[in-house]
Amino acid sequence: GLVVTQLDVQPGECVKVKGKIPSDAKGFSVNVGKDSSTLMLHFNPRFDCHGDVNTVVCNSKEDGMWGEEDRKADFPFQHGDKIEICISFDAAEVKVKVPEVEFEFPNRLGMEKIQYLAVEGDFKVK
Ligand SMILES: C=CCO[C@@H]1O[C@H](CO)[C@@H](O[C@@H]2O[C@H](CO)[C@H](O)[C@H](OCc3cn(Cc4cccc(/C=C/CN=C(N)N)c4)nn3)[C@H]2O)[C@H](O)[C@H]1NC(C)=O
Repeated sequence: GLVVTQLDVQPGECVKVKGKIPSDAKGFSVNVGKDSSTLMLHFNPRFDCHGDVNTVVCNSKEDGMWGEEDRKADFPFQHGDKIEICISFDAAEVKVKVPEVEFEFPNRLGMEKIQYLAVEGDFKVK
């Protein structure tokens, strides 16, 4: 999927990805951080994959190692949705705004800028 490098998103700024969720989507992820091995946030809505159904799984990755997963209560996604995903952060947390719901996740790595964004799986970036 889409990979963007050389970004320089500062605290308080937001990076926005618009796209469509295919009608047969099993899952997708939006990853932000330094690079593919060092992620501030792996935001992974799962419709039906890895044994999860309609569950948003969030995690961080440090030097290629996954952290502790954080499974969210809300699942505001449906097949066929056209959505905007807005990601912003500060020293304490990362915020993911999607229609109707804002998810929060701790800034575990204390990252001070987002240089990398990658979208994977069943999300058609517009
Ligand atoms: C219970 C058994 C042990 O516990 C499980 O252990 C697994 C392995 O660690 C974790 O899973 C891992 O969790 C990680 C976060 O923590 C990442 O998400 C990782 O995926 C990385 C990854 C991303 N990508 C690209 C991608 C991303 C999204 C969709 C697709 C494909 C679309 C599918 N569309 C189809 N097929 N049409 C592809 N590939 N790999 C996932 O493997 C499970 O959560 C965890 N489950 C629980 C309940 O604890």
